[in-house]
Order: sequence, then C-alpha cells, then structure tokens
Amino acid sequence: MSDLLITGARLLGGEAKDVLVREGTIVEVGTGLDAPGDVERLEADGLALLPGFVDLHTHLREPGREDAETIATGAAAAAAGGYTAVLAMANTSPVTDTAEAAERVLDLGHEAGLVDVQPIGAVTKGLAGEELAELVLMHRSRARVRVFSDDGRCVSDARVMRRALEYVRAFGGVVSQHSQDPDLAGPSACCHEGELSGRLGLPGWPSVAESSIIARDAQLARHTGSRVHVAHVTTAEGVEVVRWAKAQGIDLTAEVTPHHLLLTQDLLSGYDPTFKVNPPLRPSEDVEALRAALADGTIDAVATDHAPHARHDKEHAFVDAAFGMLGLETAFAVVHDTMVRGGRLDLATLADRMSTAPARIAGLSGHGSAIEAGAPATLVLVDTEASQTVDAAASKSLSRNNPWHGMSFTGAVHSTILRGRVTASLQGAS
Ligand SMILES: NC(=O)N[C@@H](CC(=O)O)C(=O)O
Ligand SMILES: [Zn+2]
Ligand SMILES: [Zn+2]
Repeated sequence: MSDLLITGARLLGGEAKDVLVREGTIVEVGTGLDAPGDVERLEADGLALLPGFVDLHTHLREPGREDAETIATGAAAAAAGGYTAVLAMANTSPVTDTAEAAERVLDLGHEAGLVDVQPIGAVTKGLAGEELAELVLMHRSRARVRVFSDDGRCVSDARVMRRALEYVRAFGGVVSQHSQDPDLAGPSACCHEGELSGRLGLPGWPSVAESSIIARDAQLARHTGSRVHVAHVTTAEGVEVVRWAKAQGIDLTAEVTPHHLLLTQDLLSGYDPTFKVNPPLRPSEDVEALRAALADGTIDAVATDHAPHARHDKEHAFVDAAFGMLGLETAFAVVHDTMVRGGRLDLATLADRMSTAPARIAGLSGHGSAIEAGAPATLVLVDTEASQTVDAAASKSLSRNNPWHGMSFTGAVHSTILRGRVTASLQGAS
C-alpha cells in the first residue's frame, strides 16, 4: 500500500494540517509535510477531517432479502456516507442468533472491503422474544459480538430482558432496545397518536409506549448492574426518561436518527409510504426535544436506522407498506445542515456523536479515534460548504425508499478513508 498524504485539512473543523499515513496508520500530523517516493496525495484545502463515522444501527438485508440490500451494496452506501464501520442489525432471514450466522455477516463484510461490518446478535432466538439466543457463543466467536438487539421488535418480556442483561454484563456487552411496548403500540401502529392519527384514520403510536419501556429498562440496567442502549429515541417523554436515568448514574445510552431530527409527522398527510417508519415521525415539539438532547449529550449518538425495502414491499396503501427509510448516504448532510448550520453543534461535537460515541458504545476499537500519530487512518473528509440535492436514483443502495429525494442540504462527504485506503470519494470509490 502506498503512503497517503492529506494536505491542508481542517482537523475537526479547526486548524489546517497535513496528515501523513503509512501502512494504514497516521504517522505524522503537522504543517508543510512532504513524503518522498510513492505517495498518494489528497488535497484537502477547505475540507474538514473527522474520524470515520460509525453507524450503530444499519439494516443490511443479507441473508434473506438480497433484493432489497446486500452486505456489499449496503457497505458501498455506508462508505459513500462517510462511514467506516456499521453495526448490522440481526433481523435478517435467518436471524443472526448464532455464532455461525454472526461470523458469516463478518466475513461478507470483509469480502466487500469498504467498511467494517460488525454483526449485532439477536437477544432471543428467531427474535421471538422468548428464549435467549446464544449470547455468549456469539461473543466468543470470531465476530466478537458485543451489541445485542431484537430490533424491529421490542424485548417486551421483562424477565427475558433481565436475563439478557445479566448475561451480557459478564463480557461488557450491551442490549440495544427497540423501545415499543407492544400492548400500547401494536404491530399496525404507524402514526404518532394524536389529533393527526385521528384525522388520517391511522393506528396511533403513543409516546408512552416508548418512554415506559425506556423507564423499565433503565430500572433493569440499575438492578442488574448492566448496560442498556436505547435505539431510535423519538419523543420528548423518552428523552426525559433518558435524562433522568443518566442523572441517577444508570449505565444507559441513546441514539437518534437523522430523520427524527428533521422530518415531522405532517409528511404523513399525503399517505406516502416513503415516510412510513418505525417509530413514526413525530410532531415538531418532539423534534425540538431531540435536537436539544443531542446537543447537550443526553442523546449520545446519531444512528441511521438505514432500512432498505424493495419496491413491492413499500408500494402499498400506507397501512400495508413496510416500515423504514434509507439513511446511510444522507446522514452527514442532514445532521450537518440541521445541527451545525442550525447553530446547535460544532463539527467536533458532530464527530463525537457520529463517530467517537458510537464506537465507544459498541466497544469497537480502531474507530472514532483522535486524529494523531499512532492512530488508524480511519477518517472522513467533509465539505461543509458544498450544497447538494439528493437524487434517489444515484444511491449505492439497492433500494429506493429515500425520504430525502429532491431535498437540498449544505454539507457533503468528500472522501472516506479506511485504514489508509480511500473507500469512497466524490468521484466514486477508488
Ligand atoms: N425502522 C424501521 O421502520 N424498520 C426497521 C426495523 C426497526 O428499526 O424497528 C426494518 O428492519 O425495516
Ligand atoms: Zn427499531
Ligand atoms: Zn432498526
């Protein structure tokens, strides 16, 4: 591998520096650096250099639904979005509930070679919510699984959740919970419960279905001395419970999606299934609470919940369409435009929320590191001035359920670098 010299990049949006990379590792950060011999140059004047993004919540559809996404196409979308690692949710077919299944996902990620694909293990066998999956064997496998989730479904049985937390505590694992009390918000609930759901005649999904599960899980985390991560928090009530739990010293972290940071429930009035997602889009007061919580650190991380779906699963009447939207390629633009240009976050804090914090939550080494000599060259260059209009047809994803199509944002990923290798660039992957 040739050396790589990145010149003139603003580190975390601050001072301009040159970064010299050898054998995938940063060897020098300074000014006026030069490298003799075989060196690939990346002129980064005016661009900002951040640690590569880490997505705690990605749905790749392999195995089982390779018509919607494969590990290779999802990895390409991730690299285009500035990601250097993604955690692949377990709700595939078959479910990632064994050591072999987890190793298979890991190996397919290696073959694709564009981002580190770290499998998430199911909490329960077949996501059925009853019998625990092979948590310890998945952890001991080559995949070293540390994050477990039945995402798509809530681990609603408190006894099962308690036992899962006891098991993962032994090796520093974490349970990522899809917080949706199925008795309060059943499988057809698809619109925030309120005046709008009544007017549209759509089954309601009340905020308390989220906040009550977060509260219960916080209590279980305290009781077991274990760790819970709240997937896709979407409501002001949910944020309030997360804030309370942290104030008690409970080991709990939370993530928010780009779509819940920007889009609101009003988009549902046209019954366009592109905007059908679980949990549903919420009113603007919730969006405001989520932005404030991400800014003040109550919410630790941004996670995409990238959820590709084939046309024939999405193009139905609203109530019958699949839940979920694409997110990997647009996450930085949406978060930058909403939070950084919105004056709520600086670039260094964005890097924490999109890289350092998620890497820490997932226990993923080699990602989210400080940009200094000795660290892996796992980085993203972003252009904070570039404006772009999203074109669904240009996506690397196999699916087209893109709620951002036609929208314009300021902020774009310029190049993604995984251990010294450019995995995506504005000009296409090299
Ligand atoms: N978010 C979604 O709307 N859908 C996810 C499942 C999930 O994250 O709950 C999916 O797998 O399609
Ligand atoms: Zn979910
Ligand atoms: Zn999900």
